[in-house]
Amino acid sequence: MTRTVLIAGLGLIGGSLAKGIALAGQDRVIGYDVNAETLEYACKNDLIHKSFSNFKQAARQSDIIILATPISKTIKLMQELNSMVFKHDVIVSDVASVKSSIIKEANLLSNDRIIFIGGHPMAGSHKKGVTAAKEHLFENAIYVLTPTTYKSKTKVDILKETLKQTKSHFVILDPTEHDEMTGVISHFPHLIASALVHQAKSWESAHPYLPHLAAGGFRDITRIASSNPEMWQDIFYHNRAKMVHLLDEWIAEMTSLKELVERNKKQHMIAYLQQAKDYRDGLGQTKKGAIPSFYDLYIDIRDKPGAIASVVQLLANEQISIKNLQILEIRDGINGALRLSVSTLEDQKQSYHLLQKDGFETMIETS
Ligand SMILES: NC(=O)c1ccc[n+]([C@@H]2O[C@H](COP(=O)([O-])OP(=O)(O)OC[C@H]3O[C@@H](n4cnc5c(N)ncnc54)[C@H](O)[C@@H]3O)[C@@H](O)[C@H]2O)c1
Ligand SMILES: O=C(O)C(=O)C[C@]1(C(=O)O)C=C[C@@H](O)C=C1
Repeated sequence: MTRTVLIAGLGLIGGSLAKGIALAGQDRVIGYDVNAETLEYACKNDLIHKSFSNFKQAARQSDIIILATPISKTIKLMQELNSMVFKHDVIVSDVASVKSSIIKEANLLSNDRIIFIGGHPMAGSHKKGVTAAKEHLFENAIYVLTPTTYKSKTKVDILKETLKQTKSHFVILDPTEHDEMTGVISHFPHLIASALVHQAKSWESAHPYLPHLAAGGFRDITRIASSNPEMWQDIFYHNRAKMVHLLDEWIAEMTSLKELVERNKKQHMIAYLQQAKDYRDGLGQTKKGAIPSFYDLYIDIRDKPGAIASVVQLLANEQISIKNLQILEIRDGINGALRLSVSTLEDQKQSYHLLQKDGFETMIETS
């Protein structure tokens, strides 16, 4: 059945949802944004079938409304919807990274026509805005839904029918449980990444050469410090109780680590690092949590034109789909490593043999 889906807020997340759903072709996608350039871009690039600069006018035409704005703005849009008169029931969802404050607001909605189902696609990036939107952003990602009332629980399948066009996988969670888990696995790491960058920056006056030594490790762990500051401030604010608790835990953890280092407790330290390695290595293997299960290959490549293209082409010839590709370190004339992720163990093995046969030094990570 074709439904009209309104995406309000056509940035990284809203734009990616719109693009994924519009390209799949089952539904009619309309878009609303406060930014006129964003609306124009979304129309020109076929993210939406029609644009609206008036929220209520767009909402009146919709069967499903997805609010993909910053959290505080999402709450305001929910209040606007509450004051509207709808001729039929409308499913309203959101994409906010924190669920409790959204569901608290949903529980205050008095409009009988609105069926609110909280949503949060567990994929994103440090980029923002409609130009960063990608139709495959949610492919294989976990999409959390938080229906909390009897009525919303009965309508989840309708929402899923539309959202499954993004190729994500659904999980139903309680909002508080969601906020605790995302606090640990998503929000808190952002805070630490920014703190690490601040620490490095503060050492730069003593060692002006320091940034040149920022190689793979520092770049890997701090990528997310390049994210959208306004969005993250909003997330920390809405999940502040959990963040404060996690900060207390972290301070205690750092204090005990300090003791391990100061007293050179060698076996304790090895055990601490081993346990962390085992848990981290296991995340990808067991499809646990929000980290999708990918199978990685590391390929040594020369810094010369076409080196990466020939690796990609080799796999494309055998119809092996690359899920992720990252250049780990390339400096002038020096070997660099390419990290490729494929989605099955079979693809990993086949890629390994193809690349080795073609003369590429390749390594598979085993835990
Ligand atoms: N970025 C991520 O990695 C990520 C991942 C999952 C969920 N989220 C959640 O998605 C939401 C949007 O994040 P994003 O990364 O897409 O941000 P973004 O900055 O890329 O996009 C936000 C969009 O909302 C528009 N907007 C702002 N106020 C508006 C209003 N009042 N009415 C209509 N449009 C408005 C902006 O013009 C912009 O196009 C946030 O609630 C965030 O918590 C983000
Ligand atoms: O990949 C990133 O850059 C992200 O930060 C994405 C990420 C995450 O922490 O994993 C960030 C916020 C979300 O609400 C969901 C996903």
